[in-house]
Amino acid sequence: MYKTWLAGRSTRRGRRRTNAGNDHQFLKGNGFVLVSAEPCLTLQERTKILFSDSLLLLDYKSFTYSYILGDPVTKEAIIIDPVIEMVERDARIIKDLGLELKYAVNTHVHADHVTGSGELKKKLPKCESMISNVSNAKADVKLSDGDKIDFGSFNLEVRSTPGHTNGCLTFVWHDKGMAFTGDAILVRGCGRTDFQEGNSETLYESVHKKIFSLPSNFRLFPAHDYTGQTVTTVAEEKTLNPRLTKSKTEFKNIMENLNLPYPKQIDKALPANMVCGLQDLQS
Ligand SMILES: N[C@@H](CCC(=O)N[C@@H](CSS)C(=O)NCC(=O)O)C(=O)O
Repeated sequence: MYKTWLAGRSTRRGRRRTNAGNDHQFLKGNGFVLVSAEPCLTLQERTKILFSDSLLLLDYKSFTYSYILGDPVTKEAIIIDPVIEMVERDARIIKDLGLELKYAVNTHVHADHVTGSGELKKKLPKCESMISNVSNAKADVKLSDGDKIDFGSFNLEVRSTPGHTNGCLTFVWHDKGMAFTGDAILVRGCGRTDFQEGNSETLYESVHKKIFSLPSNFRLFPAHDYTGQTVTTVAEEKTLNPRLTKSKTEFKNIMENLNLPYPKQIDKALPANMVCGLQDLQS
């Protein structure tokens, strides 16, 4: 069990205002730590966390969560959904932990930030980028439903979970009872369906068939959260998700009326992510 303190002033409700100016709930335990608390973590603590399950990293700008997963014996590691602005930090953490990055894996073509895959490949040349074959994006490895992503003695099962985009993938780590859901399901929410190839009925089917069919104690780790939450479970979302517990018709209606503004970085992010952030690596 680890205590994590977000840098900055505490407030009366157990929340702290971080130096980045964002208000996060502060989090204790379960091996997961927001690396917005990075200065508060020793390398030894980070190593224990990583090798007991995985290391969660936050991008302050787009509120994207990236995850490093590693094998303590072989030191092979992967990162899920890296963000370009955070590549210096991520590469340093990987190096400090003595890891060899095998894959930079993208859950989908993100619209709100540019992936860090290309920049990580420059810094760590053994690393290969991954994305769904359905996305039509460029990457070293194209993933399909049922594929396995191997690192050390572990592997993730690739599940196709379209709806937010056609190429959305969820990665299931059966050994640890964890799934990385990208934007298919968020904590008490889900990815929007009003642009790219968004389709609310498809998303509803994906979540119910491919995520809610996992054992109820499986922990779910989303690509984003805008309220400081980090993790949920299949059981929690099956009973408490305000959108996905409804009928498909009600869900469609909810999704049609979210009225969210477009992500600020969409015009830059979409073309860059269609080449997996590899634009500067093309010869
Ligand atoms: N304000 C943010 C974008 C917020 C947003 O639209 N998030 C997406 C996932 S990233 S495309 C989403 O699906 N949100 C669902 C929700 O219910 O919030 C920005 O400008 O980047």
